[in-house]
Amino acid sequence: MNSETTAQIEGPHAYPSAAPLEFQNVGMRYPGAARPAIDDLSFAVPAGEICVLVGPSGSGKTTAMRLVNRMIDLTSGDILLDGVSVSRRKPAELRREIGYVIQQIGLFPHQTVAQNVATVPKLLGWDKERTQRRVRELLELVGLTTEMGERYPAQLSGGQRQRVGVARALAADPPLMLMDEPFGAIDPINRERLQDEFLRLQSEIRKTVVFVTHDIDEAIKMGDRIAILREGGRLAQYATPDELLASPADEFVAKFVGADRGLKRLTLSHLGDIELIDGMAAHVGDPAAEARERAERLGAHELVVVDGGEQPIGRLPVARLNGQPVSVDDADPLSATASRQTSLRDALSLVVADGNRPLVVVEDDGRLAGLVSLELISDALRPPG
Ligand SMILES: Nc1ncnc2c1ncn2[C@@H]1O[C@H](COP(=O)(O)OP(=O)(O)OP(=O)(O)O)[C@@H](O)[C@H]1O
Repeated sequence: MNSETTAQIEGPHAYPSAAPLEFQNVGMRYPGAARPAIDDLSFAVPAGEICVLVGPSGSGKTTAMRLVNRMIDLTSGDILLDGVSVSRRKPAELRREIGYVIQQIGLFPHQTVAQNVATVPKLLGWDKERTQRRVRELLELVGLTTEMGERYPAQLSGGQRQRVGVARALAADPPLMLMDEPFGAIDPINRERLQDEFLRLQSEIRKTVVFVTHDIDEAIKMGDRIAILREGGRLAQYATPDELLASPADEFVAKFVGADRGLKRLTLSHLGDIELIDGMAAHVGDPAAEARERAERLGAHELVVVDGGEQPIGRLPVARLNGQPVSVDDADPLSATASRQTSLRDALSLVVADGNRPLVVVEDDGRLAGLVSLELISDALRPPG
């Protein structure tokens, strides 16, 4: 985008709504420190993706993030935002162009929520009408009412304050958002809600996001890609959550992602991602011989009884098919059903809770979609490739 190679500091940069970010052999050593906080760190984040930096305490996550908006300057290597080195940008200008959300959000206590959200537009000299329009739009985007805009930060809950922080960071439509443990101080239930809301928001705004956390579960949930850092700010692995869980690069990563990495992988996939067992429906009134023959052909011990609208109403063990047409009276009631949105992990729990019997999956309109068995779920756990 910018092919100049002069060492001069550039003026404001006209970014697209999301820009790619690249760390190129980045090194950083704090003055007087015996060893670097960041050591030869390279990775690239495509525009519009969430990259999570995760790792143990002191592995350099916050340092890496602060190098991007030049709150700290790097010692070697380079960081490119939209192909342009951040070293060539004026720090103050760069910071206005990058959204920044931190744990203790740092809202101005004597300004209203609306005034807080308007901080960057004001710095950029937007007129009053444009600013007010943007503030209204952003409050709505993060799920806050216009009325809340008139309150002061102390009059909001922790979760609401965090939403204001996200709105403020988004105000000038930045091509990149830096989020440092943004939900770290929030209780687990509200934290999950904020994570879900942010993912929904991200599906609309598609910003490039660098997200720091020390919580591997949060990393797996939020990241399109995850950079695992180890002591000394070295990159242990850079991969998608599924790759990381399926094929950890070494012992350190395997330990960091946890012994339950197989189960964690199951939360990433949904029943809609796998091929279900088909052809198991028996309609009320079907001749017993026909139903028995179908079950034998499929190697099934039971069929799913469906009504005229193809909706499952019970499960019928083949042993009970003794001459009479298929009837719901002979069937066991359905203890649970799943949908295509059910995670493989939840499906596994349901299968196990039902004595390892295949689980009935229904479409959104209630029709039978198919069955999922323990074998199908464990097949999905095989490493890719
Ligand atoms: N201002 C500083 N001066 C000197 N050393 C620092 C400074 N800030 C951080 N460090 C050191 O740099 C290393 C990386 O710190 P950093 O805060 O980036 O790690 P982190 O992974 O974000 O840790 P945490 O999860 O605990 O927040 C650590 O060894 C830390 O002690």
